[in-house]
Amino acid sequence: MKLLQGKTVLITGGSTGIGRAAAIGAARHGADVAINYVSSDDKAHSCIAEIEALGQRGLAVKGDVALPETASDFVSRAVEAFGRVDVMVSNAGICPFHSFLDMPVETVERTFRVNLHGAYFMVQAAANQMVKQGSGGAIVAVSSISALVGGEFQTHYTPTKAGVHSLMQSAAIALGKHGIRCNSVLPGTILTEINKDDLADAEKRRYMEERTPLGRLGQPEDLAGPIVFLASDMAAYVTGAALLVDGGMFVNLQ
Ligand SMILES: NC(=O)C1=CN([C@@H]2O[C@H](COP(=O)(O)OP(=O)(O)OC[C@H]3O[C@@H](n4cnc5c(N)ncnc54)[C@H](OP(=O)(O)O)[C@@H]3O)[C@@H](O)[C@H]2O)C=CC1
Ligand SMILES: C[C@H](O)[C@@H]1OC(=O)[C@H](O)[C@@H]1O
Repeated sequence: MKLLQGKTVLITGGSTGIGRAAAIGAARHGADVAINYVSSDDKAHSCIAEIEALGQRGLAVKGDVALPETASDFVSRAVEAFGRVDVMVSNAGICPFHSFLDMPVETVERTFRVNLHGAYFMVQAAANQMVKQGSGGAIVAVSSISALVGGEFQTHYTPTKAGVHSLMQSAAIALGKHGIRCNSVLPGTILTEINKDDLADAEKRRYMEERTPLGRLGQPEDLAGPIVFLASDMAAYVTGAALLVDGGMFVNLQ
């Protein structure tokens, strides 16, 4: 069964990793897909080629989500191409690992702007378009297990993921009357570009794997199903929810 047949799905950070897997997953489920990205032109275009090979329409729009105008540009380019917005997946993010006591101000500010301000403006722009259309919609934000637990080298990052989780809760309240559902997914450790260097440390990688009851770290494709589900009418009565997608890592105390 195709869960997103005839829908238009917008995904930020769709060139690689979780966003790319979600974009391909949405296309497999019958959606036309617009992706935003900031630097990887080749990867963005190859994602669009995969979407088109699945028989769906694809659009890549370059822009830095830290800038509010990127959000209005992304939404209006998608509407120009596909006519409407049914789903927004706010996914773009960065995590430049760094110790706390000597954290550079610009690393903190950039991480906040990309991960939290970026999500805020994208969600707001998509919601305004959905309200204008008058037929509801679904917003899925990619938060993290890090919304719930800390990280020694992530003191600038974990607050942004808690913020995204909180944004979905408040947006669910603000947008429920318009039939717009807002939920978040909380991935555990997923093997992508964002943590390639961090997990190059074999000991750290083994430790993370051992903490995971399912016995392996996640692949980007592990997020595609949960994101498609929350975006679809199968989740018609789900809003303000947060779904851990972590192989059980969070509940594994001892
Ligand atoms: N991997 C993991 O273990 C986990 C990841 N997450 C979250 O998942 C999301 C996706 O990360 P993941 O797939 O792992 O990482 P990747 O590095 O593979 O993907 C990041 C994506 O975000 C885009 N991006 C980065 N900065 C910007 C920006 N300023 N404006 C627009 N797009 C931008 C990148 O575009 P480009 O390629 O053009 O640079 C890329 O498409 C992030 O929000 C991350 O916090 C949450 C929990 C765990
Ligand atoms: C980048 C990290 O490896 C990854 O991102 C998160 O949100 C979690 O902390 C993961 O471990």
